Amino acid sequence: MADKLIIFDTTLRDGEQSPGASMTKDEKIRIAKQLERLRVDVIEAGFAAASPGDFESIKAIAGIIKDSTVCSLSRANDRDISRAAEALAPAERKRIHTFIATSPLHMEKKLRMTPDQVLEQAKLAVRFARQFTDDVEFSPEDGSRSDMDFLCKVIESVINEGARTINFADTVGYGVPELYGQMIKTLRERIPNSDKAVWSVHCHNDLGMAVANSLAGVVIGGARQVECTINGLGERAGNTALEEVVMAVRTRRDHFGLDLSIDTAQIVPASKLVSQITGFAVQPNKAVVGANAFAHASGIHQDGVLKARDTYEIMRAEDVGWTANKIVLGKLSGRNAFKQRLEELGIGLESETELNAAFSRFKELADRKSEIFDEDIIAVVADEQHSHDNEFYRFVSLAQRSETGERPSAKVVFTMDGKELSCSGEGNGPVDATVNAIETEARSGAELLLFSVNAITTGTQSQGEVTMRLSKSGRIVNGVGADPDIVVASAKAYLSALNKLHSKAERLNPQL
Ligand SMILES: CC(=O)SCCNC(=O)CCNC(=O)[C@H](O)C(C)(C)COP(=O)(O)OP(=O)(O)OC[C@H]1O[C@@H](n2cnc3c(N)ncnc32)[C@H](O)[C@@H]1OP(=O)(O)O
Ligand SMILES: CC(C)C(=O)C(=O)O
Repeated sequence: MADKLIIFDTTLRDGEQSPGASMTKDEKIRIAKQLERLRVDVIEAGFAAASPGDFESIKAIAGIIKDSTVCSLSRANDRDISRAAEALAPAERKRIHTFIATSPLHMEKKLRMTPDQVLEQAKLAVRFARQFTDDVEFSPEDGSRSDMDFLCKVIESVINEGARTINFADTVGYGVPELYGQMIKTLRERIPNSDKAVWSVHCHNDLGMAVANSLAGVVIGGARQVECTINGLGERAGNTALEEVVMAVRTRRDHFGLDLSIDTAQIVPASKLVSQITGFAVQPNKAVVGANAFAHASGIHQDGVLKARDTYEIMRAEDVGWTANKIVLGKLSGRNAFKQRLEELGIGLESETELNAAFSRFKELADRKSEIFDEDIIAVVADEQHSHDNEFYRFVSLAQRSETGERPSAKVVFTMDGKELSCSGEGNGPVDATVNAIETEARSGAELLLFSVNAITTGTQSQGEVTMRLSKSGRIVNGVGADPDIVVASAKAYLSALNKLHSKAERLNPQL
């Protein structure tokens, strides 16, 4: 029987470390449920000691997820580890992941600790974590820039203390495939108890080599766990993309010879959900999940694909969750067809009430747009869920006027803490006027860092999906809104970002 490759997803932890990708508890739960449908082995749900909000998200996920192990990251100290253990208490399968930096640079400049102190703290942390679970993972942070003799000492010691997974971190994306893979191989050969732990890779994409490094860690180094994120989301340039590793291992089983428990048909729904929630659009030419990943534009390729699909396709679009529109949804469709499409897209709604609300919004949209695509449905459901998640600000209506030579103006009606407000503003363009109008009442003082508009499908009928990234007092949030009218989508996105700032401030300071 082939070895198994463990897929450890850290979208909810390292993915959330992307500036602007912070997620609410409800959003994290939705993603965790999709990761469970995808059948990832381990879900790193967050960093319990980071904030009361992160703690609550992990606790909720630990209570809901049954088929995947739920994990929390923690520094190598008792306080963080106790918080992780407390948050993970409801989980059927839990893992505590503790880490400490081992590179000379990090030890001296950041931790201000001697190597002996780091070694001692790593041992104590693993020993302490083992009181709460047998499943303890240890990461030497910045491992790829660490001294090999020192790494051998630390890793041998933490395995003796009971660490069952050793995650060799390329924290700053400094590794190159052959060298990174060789480092793991050498460590495994030199450390006498190395076979008592599963070896894992955790790579960052600063030089665009996260996937290549991870796979080299597997093939050359013998690692059997890959840490990765949906769409490669993550700190700075991101992490290893889950979909790329999974499809490489599946498609080239002849080379890797490894089994995976992943249900690949759930990859595209997961990608779309994460993109929709975080507001990080997927580039069209992205492997596996990009809109063009299975599109053929040139005659010779189209001819080849029509004659034999595998002339230009090394995997089947359906196998990764791209759906061919068999039932075309539109204004004449009924609830059953809508519900079935939701199921095909892996969207689970909690109740009949939620389904009915989403269906009404779908019908409203279908009246304005003749054909409804999967992306429209995802946006409709997300919009519905956002409006229930955080209702401090809620969009009601908008009227705007713009004419060549005139300064655009907008009148926006929205609710703030349940009270309906009507406000007007002017601006350089209709979106600027809309934001200025909202700010006359909201007075958030937030700074707009990013405004982006994506057509959800093709054609001028398409819904526009707007992302607004706001910053206030060091906090950065993304708001997303969708509507066939991009000015309305912008108003919704702006209010959704204000909601996130509001709920984040409330989480950090509940008396607000
Ligand atoms: C490579 C990675 O991805 S690591 C994970 C990154 N994720 C995060 O940082 C999660 C979000 N972080 C947070 O919310 C906060 O930084 C907290 C709650 C973790 C800590 O907050 P604070 O106590 O205010 O400390 P602050 O962030 O300012 O500094 C980090 C401290 O932890 C220490 N530290 C850093 N890593 C570790 C570690 N692995 N083990 C023990 N201590 C550590 C630093 O040396 C520093 O200590 P100092 O205060 O004595 O100088
Ligand atoms: C905590 C560790 C695994 C990490 O995220 C990193 O080193 O990048």
